Amino acid sequence: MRVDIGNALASVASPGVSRDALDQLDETVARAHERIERGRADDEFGYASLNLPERTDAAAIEDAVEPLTDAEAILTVGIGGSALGAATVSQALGGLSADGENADAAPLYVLDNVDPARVREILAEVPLDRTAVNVVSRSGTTAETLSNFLVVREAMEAAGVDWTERTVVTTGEEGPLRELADRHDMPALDVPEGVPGRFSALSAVGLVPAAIQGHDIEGLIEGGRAGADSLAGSLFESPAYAYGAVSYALDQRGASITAMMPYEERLEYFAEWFAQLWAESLGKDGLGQTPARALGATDQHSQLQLYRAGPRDKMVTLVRARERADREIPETDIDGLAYLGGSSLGELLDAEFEATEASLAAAGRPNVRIELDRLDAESVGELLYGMEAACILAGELYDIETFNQPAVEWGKRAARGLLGGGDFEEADAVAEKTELLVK
Ligand SMILES: O=P(O)(O)OC[C@H]1O[C@H](O)[C@H](O)[C@@H](O)[C@@H]1O
Repeated sequence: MRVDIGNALASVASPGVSRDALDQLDETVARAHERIERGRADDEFGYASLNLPERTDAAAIEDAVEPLTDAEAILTVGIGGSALGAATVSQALGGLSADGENADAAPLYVLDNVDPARVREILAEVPLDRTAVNVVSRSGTTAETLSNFLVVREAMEAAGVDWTERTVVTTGEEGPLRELADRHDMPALDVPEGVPGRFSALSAVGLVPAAIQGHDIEGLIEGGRAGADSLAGSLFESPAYAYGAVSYALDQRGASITAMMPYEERLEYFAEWFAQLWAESLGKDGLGQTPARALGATDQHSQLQLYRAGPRDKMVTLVRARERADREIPETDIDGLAYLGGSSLGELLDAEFEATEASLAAAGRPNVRIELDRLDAESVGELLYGMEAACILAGELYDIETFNQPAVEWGKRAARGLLGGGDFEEADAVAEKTELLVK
């Protein structure tokens, strides 16, 4: 993974970071790195996430899913960190391998929301008797996940399918899901200790669907290892830290919004995963950057106007793979279009990537380029690990608690109280809503 922060420099952009300021920040990065390394060495909550590449046992995951590898569809039932990692990994590796050959992967459906219309659609679409259900919840108590799972279970029973034969559970050591898995003797994998959901993509939480699909999960872990090896005590020597440090420095200078813009359809979920990582980890104490999601080249034709000419409160991250399977654009003699013929869709996408980058720089808008060799298991593993390390570093620089999410939990308690799941004072706040009704 390469990270180019040149277009975030004050000589190019405003807001921008001067070389001197970066040099000064680098001393803080060195101290933050020591803190992170200490946390890793002690397997401290959160910091332990960066040890996953050493801890995740690919063979154990493959063994657990072995009975389900005949699946024609996979249904992940989870939400937040218990869904987005899996969706990101499986979409990035896709049904098409990097060389364009069809890997014949079973499609992954993600049941995270509890929108009844979507649940009905998915249940009508998947062949229940040939679907692998991957239910994931660290706590084993999340209302959306457990409700969706109960609905799926009932649908399977109604279709005469033994759901215990078609389900693999990933959960914490204790809790209702663990008990259920034990009771029915279902394959069950562990959410690793000390790893919050949004940092767990490189564990069973993110890798089960990819393993069922036959993707190279050892390669993903290997990529994570490469990411770990590239952490160093200077932002100038570590792509992940360069990204985390420059994001922090730009935010301090007014870039309170960070737009993640991959130029790969297969990284669309990655932008969503990144949004959770960044928002839930860094949105504390009145601090944090607001993540925005964009997709190149599509959003050049919508959001780019704002990014280049709107308020100077954004940084844009452009992500691409340097090599990809390509497709020629047919020659044409249509007036004005002849220039397209003989080039390829990939060349067009690259030209658009570079044009967007240059157009932002020309307007003095900070942007960062992230490049992967190709969209394969190693690069994807390295990318996810790198963004997690970047986020943890940024948390150190902001001096906030990166690994909790009290604001999210407030809402969880309120919803639970409203549904009669206990006495929660947060639920009372719902009745206290201020109304100013306009009809
Ligand atoms: O894995 P679970 O316990 O079901 O939690 C799923 C999600 O729940 C909460 O909303 C947390 O804020 C997320 O970080 C977490 O990923």
